Amino acid sequence: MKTGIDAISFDVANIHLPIKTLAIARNIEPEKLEKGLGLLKMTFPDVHQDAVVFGANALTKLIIDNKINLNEISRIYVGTESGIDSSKPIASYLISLMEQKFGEDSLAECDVVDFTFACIGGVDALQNCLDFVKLNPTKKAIVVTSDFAKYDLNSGGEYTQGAGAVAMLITANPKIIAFDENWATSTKGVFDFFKPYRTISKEEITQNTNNDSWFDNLEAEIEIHKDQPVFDGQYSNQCYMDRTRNAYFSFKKLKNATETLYNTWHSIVMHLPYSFQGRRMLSEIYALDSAEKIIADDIAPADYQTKIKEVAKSEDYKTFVTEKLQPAELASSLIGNLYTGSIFMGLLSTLAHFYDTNKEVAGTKFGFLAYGSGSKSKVFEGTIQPEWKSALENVKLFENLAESVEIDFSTYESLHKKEQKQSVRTPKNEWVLDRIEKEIPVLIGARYYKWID
Ligand SMILES: CC(=O)CC(=O)SCCNC(=O)CCNC(=O)[C@H](O)C(C)(C)COP(=O)(O)OP(=O)(O)OC[C@H]1O[C@@H](n2cnc3c(N)ncnc32)[C@H](O)[C@@H]1OP(=O)(O)O
Repeated sequence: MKTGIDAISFDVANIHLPIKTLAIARNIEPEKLEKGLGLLKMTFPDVHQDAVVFGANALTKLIIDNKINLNEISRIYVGTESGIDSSKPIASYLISLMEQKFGEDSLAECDVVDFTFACIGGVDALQNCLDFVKLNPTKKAIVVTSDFAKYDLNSGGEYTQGAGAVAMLITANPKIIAFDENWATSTKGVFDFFKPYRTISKEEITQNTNNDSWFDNLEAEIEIHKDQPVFDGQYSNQCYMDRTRNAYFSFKKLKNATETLYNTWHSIVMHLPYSFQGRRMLSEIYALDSAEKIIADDIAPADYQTKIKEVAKSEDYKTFVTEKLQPAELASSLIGNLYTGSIFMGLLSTLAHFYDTNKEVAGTKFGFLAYGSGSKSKVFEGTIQPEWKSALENVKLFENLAESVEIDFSTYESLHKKEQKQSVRTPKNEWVLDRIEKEIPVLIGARYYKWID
């Protein structure tokens, strides 16, 4: 029996800063970001948007566009690293919003939970839901990935920011893609990118407020969580390369493949923290697994790096990138990092590109290389199903992205610093963050959302 993705939908922050505007403001050569990293636009959440809003909007679209009866859904598993509470998962917010819209108790028997392992949490949720459907073929599950990739102003991650969600219906005999049995994993506990709790004093908090009496009852020191990560960019690239390489070759072994594995894949979908990450990281695997044995096993470490660089610049590799990786990069260039949603947005970008250019890919295999900092990689593959085109009819990825509203640099900075009070765009047919109630002794209290017609 086949199991996989039957339907897919997305929601992104539909306001963006052109990457050139950011480059000029930060005194970075625009060509570095546009041609070196493949960035064109950076989406950023509006005043009324957060990870719950993106997840709820993607889920609502999935339900409406595919006429899903919520009583049939046994699980809604969320991949996220933008949790807004250490106890109450984003999945719990999603249930209450869906019941508000689609009927009280419509999800009363549904199992919900968040999966957190940096950017790979959504893939973990997917793998878990696939196993569940394999055991219970008549049952259906939904995976939602939702994140806000926010970095400090002026940091090396600033130009890779992005925000949004992807939701997927997981069933037996799926319309879009059926995943194969083999999954390979590579794990190592490292500190390449993480979001630790920080201790701050009451004094520090009150200095930054207008002596709000709400803060009177705070303890002298509290632990706070900041959206922006602590990270070491080049080390995180090395961890990404090491994990994906190890998982790729474990996968090859699992399959007893003797030929070059990537040649069996029509398209390759990788975790993309920015558009060109995949092409920059895959050259090593490309070289190591090539039929011509470009790199011999006994090559000296210094020569090894030189050889990889040569391979990355070769015409063969450029053609390989254009054919197999570029379709997944297209949406990333226009959105930025979606953390858990990035790999699924890469799948959607690839399929939407083939849909828009009228290419038939049913029956072809797609290879997936997932990565989450901290660190873990999973490599797996799936076969595109005959009905993929009809399942994509309502998604209209690139038409939607073209409608994104451009913002200027000062609006971006005031949104980043949470100083902006008015939404840039007037919400319509979507969920919005209505208010946050401050409740002592909780620093940021309960969040309430509402649907805007
Ligand atoms: C966070 C996650 O989602 C999980 C992960 O995947 S971890 C792995 C990725 N890490 C991150 O995303 C962490 C946050 N980001 C960062 O730290 C940084 O943005 C980064 C490490 C991703 C990039 O760092 P950087 O110092 O800005 O860029 P750098 O690595 O030097 O690369 C710039 C590229 O532009 C090219 N370039 C520079 N100037 C250029 C120009 N004028 N014209 C064309 N290309 C140019 C460079 O040659 C280089 O490309 P190649 O190496 O392929 O030749």
